[in-house]
Amino acid sequence: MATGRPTHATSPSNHLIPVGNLSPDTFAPFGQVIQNPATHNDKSGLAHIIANQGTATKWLDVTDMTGHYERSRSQRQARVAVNMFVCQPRKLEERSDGRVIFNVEILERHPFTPQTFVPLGVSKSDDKTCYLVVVAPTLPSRSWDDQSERQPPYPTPPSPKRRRSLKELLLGARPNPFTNDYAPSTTPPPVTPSSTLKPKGPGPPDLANLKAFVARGDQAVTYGPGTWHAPMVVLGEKPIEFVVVQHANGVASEDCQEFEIKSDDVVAVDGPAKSAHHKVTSDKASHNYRQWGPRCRVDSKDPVPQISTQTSKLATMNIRGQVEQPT
Ligand SMILES: NC(=O)N[C@@H](O)C(=O)O
Repeated sequence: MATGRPTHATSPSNHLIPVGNLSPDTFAPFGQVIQNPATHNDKSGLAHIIANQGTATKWLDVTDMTGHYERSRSQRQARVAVNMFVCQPRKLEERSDGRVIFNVEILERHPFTPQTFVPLGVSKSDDKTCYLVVVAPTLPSRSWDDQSERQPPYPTPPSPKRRRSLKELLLGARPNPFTNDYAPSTTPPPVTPSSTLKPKGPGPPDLANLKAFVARGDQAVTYGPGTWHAPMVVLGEKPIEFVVVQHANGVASEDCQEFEIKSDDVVAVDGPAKSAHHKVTSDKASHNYRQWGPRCRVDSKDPVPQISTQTSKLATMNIRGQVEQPT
């Protein structure tokens, strides 16, 4: 459902941006990567404890799912929504120069909520099935070309914190109302109660600084609240099932906003040229190439895969909600 007339943002001129492997560090400006720190040489410093009678390692607070709907215009309360997306492999376009590209036609964002995609049943060793995470920084709000257009709803600054009364503080110390006991959970309370992923600003996506990351099946990804991202792009031959966790309040324009790239613009994720890739890869890799040039890991021996963003005209923003209003 369209909730506003198209708004315009200036597009970049032609340029190329490398595609990288998804890692907590490289993805930090856009959100978080969830992966087993023990098997990913992960230096994120996550705390862990031993749980389940000594049979489990429990990594704590692996992602920040704080919602920000209290700052929405409607003030309608959000709930946690857990959906499943079964994503088919995307069609790639083979260009006359031998490059295989993925056309990014649309970006979207969820202004008040993080959104986590957890792939099911794809093993770390499956290098033929992976997904591409495409994200863009947010430009300052003044970058909308026409300020007279109604801008999309966006988080307002939080109201100043009220001091809690002594009674409220004491009530907070009561036993758990569900179990009525004082037994500590195995999960200590978070050290910082405030969220680590802050909502991005209200501006349009910065198409000149799009980033793309190849993610493996043993990695889940959390887009930070308000982060511009392409709808999920599965690469390979098989679909991937994702469990997707977010908040939603049923107000279409507050749950999801889209930025359409007009059809006469090209914003593409670009694999390496076929000939270059064949020079350096084994049979196994060239088989994978038929599905996607960069394979599921980009290593230093690979020709650098690129995102090519070429735009001839202004891109158009359509604010479109995707979540139906509750009846
Ligand atoms: N990311 C993605 O594939 N889709 C969504 O964000 C969605 O909510 O539709």
